[in-house]
Amino acid sequence: MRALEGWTIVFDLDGTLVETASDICAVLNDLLEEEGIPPLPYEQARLLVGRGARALVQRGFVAAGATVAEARLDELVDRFVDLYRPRLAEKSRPFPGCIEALTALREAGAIFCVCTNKRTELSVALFEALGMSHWFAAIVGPDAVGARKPDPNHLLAAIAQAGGDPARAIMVGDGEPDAGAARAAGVPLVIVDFGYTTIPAAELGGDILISHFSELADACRRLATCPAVQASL
Ligand SMILES: O=C(O)COP(=O)(O)O
Ligand SMILES: [Mg+2]
Repeated sequence: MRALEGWTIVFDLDGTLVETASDICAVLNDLLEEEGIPPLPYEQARLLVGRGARALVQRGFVAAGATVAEARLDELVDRFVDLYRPRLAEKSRPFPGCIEALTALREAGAIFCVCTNKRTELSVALFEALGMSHWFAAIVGPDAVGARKPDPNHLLAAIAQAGGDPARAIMVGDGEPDAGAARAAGVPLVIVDFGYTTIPAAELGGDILISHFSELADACRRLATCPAVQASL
């Protein structure tokens, strides 16, 4: 039997599979400009990605020294999404080694799904534009399931939609929401250190920390065969 037969690898999107921050931050800065607010430096803005558009807009305005009246937040989020939709794949690309890692993991028998705090519609459109849709058995944003990472129900719903088994699943993510969801769902966790997080990646509590996709297949094989995981099967 292949090493990862029956296993589901659940990927976060922004900052894990795809380097999306350049497009997201450019759109955030365009929105700030429309509101007469000076732009945020890229290195600061990229750390705000990972909790969805609403949190991004809210945190973006605060980081830029502006306040958003609660009454205008919905309108600003809608405007952000309208600006982002046509540009979501302008500069965004899979991280180095991503496709090679997916190929190796699939050869080892794994199936894949995406559990992202990005809206489902935008996530599907992004993977379509990048020619990556065919890799995933399910692409699940919070709007599709009524739960948002770190809520474990978001992760569990993504695994279910892919036809997977939570006892044979591994989460791969870059941020606190991913770590929280994996921990609460009892799913082993690989953290990538090249994504978007205010807490250092090494402190997110992953079982394995990787710095490049070339390390992922081996990390998943180790987690799938580690005694703690086997004992719970
Ligand atoms: O903040 C977002 O848009 C989503 O981020 P995620 O793919 O890292 O969950
Ligand atoms: Mg992320």
